[in-house]
Amino acid sequence: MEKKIILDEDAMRRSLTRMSHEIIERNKGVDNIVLVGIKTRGEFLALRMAALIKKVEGVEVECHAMNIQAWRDDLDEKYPLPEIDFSVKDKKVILVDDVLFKGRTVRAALEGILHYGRAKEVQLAVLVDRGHRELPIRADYVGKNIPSSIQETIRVKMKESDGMDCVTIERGE
Ligand SMILES: O=P(O)(O)OC[C@H]1O[C@H](OP(=O)(O)OP(=O)(O)O)[C@H](O)[C@@H]1O
Ligand SMILES: O=c1cc[nH]c(=O)[nH]1
Repeated sequence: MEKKIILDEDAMRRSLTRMSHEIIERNKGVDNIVLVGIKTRGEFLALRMAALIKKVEGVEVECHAMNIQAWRDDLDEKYPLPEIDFSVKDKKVILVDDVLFKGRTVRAALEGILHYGRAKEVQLAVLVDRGHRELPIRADYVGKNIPSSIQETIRVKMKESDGMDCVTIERGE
């Protein structure tokens, strides 16, 4: 198997720092913003961006995690609706995920977010955009664009779940 590191720990930190600054700049601050991380690694990325935003703006941004399995259109198994444990009514939601690929996960997250209230706006932040969309979905904030072939796999590892921070691209057996 061929494996290449695309982002190491330092590069990942720099990408997240830049994205956090872009969020602040585009929204002219972070008033009314709520970060919503798509489980599993989107949750950790959202928490890290909230910490980076706090360093710059000095305020705690609201940050939540969302399990989107119930709204996926590509699973045979039916998942129960998760507990709706926060509201996005009239908020600017920033959805956060690790990899944007076909766009099915984000579509499910957009369907799910409707259950959390009527957001004023939804933006999307992803650590990696690898292309190959099957739906008209694009990210507002991208850590790194990684042109990939459909046979390749992007693996995001994070200290919180995997003991280390890195993004790799793998090809073959
Ligand atoms: O744009 P898409 O084609 O939907 O792919 C992107 C999703 O795929 C991965 O999740 P995966 O379903 O592998 O689960 P994981 O988050 O538990 O790794 C990744 O974390 C994204 O959420
Ligand atoms: O390569 C891929 C495709 C979808 N999700 C990932 O995490 N990696």
